[in-house]
Amino acid sequence: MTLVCRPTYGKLLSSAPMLAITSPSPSALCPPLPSRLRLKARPFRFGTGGLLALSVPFRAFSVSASASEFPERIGFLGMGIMGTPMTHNLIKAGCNITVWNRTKSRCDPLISLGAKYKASPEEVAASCDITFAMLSDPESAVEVACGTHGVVNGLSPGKGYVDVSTVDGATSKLISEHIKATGALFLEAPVSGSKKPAEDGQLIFLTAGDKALYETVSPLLDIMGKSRFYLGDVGNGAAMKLVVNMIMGSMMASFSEGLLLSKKVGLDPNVLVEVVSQGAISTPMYKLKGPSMVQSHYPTAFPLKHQQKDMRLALGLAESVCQSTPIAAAANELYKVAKSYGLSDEDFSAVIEALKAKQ
Ligand SMILES: NC(=O)C1=CN([C@@H]2O[C@H](COP(=O)(O)OP(=O)(O)OC[C@H]3O[C@@H](n4cnc5c(N)ncnc54)[C@H](OP(=O)(O)O)[C@@H]3O)[C@@H](O)[C@H]2O)C=CC1
Ligand SMILES: O=CC(=O)O
Repeated sequence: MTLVCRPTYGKLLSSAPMLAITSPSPSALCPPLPSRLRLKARPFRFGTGGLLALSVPFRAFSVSASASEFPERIGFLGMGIMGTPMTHNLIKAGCNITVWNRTKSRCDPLISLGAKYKASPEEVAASCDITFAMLSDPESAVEVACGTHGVVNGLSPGKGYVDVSTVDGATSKLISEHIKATGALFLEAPVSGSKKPAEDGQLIFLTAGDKALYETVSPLLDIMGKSRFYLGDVGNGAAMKLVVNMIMGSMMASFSEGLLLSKKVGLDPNVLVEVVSQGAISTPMYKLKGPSMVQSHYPTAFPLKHQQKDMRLALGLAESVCQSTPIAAAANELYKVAKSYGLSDEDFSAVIEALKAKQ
């Protein structure tokens, strides 16, 4: 596994080499930098030049660069909760962006910021060097890539397609085969991190596929994210993302049980949130979502329907290798119940409502 980071020497960094860090625990090697130290828009590089294999605790870093150093024309498909801020950050960094969304009106804020618009994924892919897609689920990812007026119709050798949606490995491989048949390159690159990290350019990219495309788009990933992992063959990025989200979905279900139990035995759940946040099981997720969950508010950052999709896909992954996942299976049932209560478009923390209904 390789995590590519750049040493943090401040502005002198403009000529610093990229460092390929190999580590069993790369995120531990790369603690978050204060945002004031993160400069965006780093130089565009093709190929592997400047890559060194080092095991040192440096983290991702970016330096100012002129927009001409990025791939010339970048397409972005899917202007949802995630796609919109990711595209916004690329525009802010000076990239030449063309957008498309099934519901055209969701492109309007980006167009007003300078993005061009095309009427289909095919036209975006035909007019751009690199096209990103951030779509709901396996079905929409396949439709946009391979359907009528889909991306494959606009691709040709020399172009690249980067799918940052969360899908299963089989879907990703299917899309990859269709993309590669055009002579273009393919990278799967699902992200860990939600609406706020997307807005702040703090996503974690879990990439796999064509290494040359990974290197080409790395400066763009560094605009949108704080770190990136290259995991090898197509399917590995999808699998990593599903395992991470399986853990997250189970944690949220368990946290929900704790909040409700604390209240039922006469404790203040707000105090529970505080106690948890000070101890070994502290996570930013509990601290961020706990107070609004106590008030039964679920402002959507990560839609519950997407979390349930990820649980379902993760359980399929586990089944494919005969791995027992009873906790995730139980949590998935709660997300299904919450969906049946009409909570699909609420934040996934609304899973707590499924447990309330049981009481
Ligand atoms: N929100 C989050 O915190 C995170 C989400 N993800 C993953 O990122 C992906 C996108 O998530 P998010 O932005 O939250 O989702 P949204 O529901 O906000 O956006 C989904 C996007 O997919 C488009 N879409 C859906 N179905 C189709 C279709 N059949 N054809 C064409 N376009 C379609 C939507 O278009 P339209 O506007 O027309 O509906 C929209 O642009 C998902 O895979 C999710 O699991 C990953 C990390 C974090
Ligand atoms: O997929 C969701 C996330 O927060 O990551």
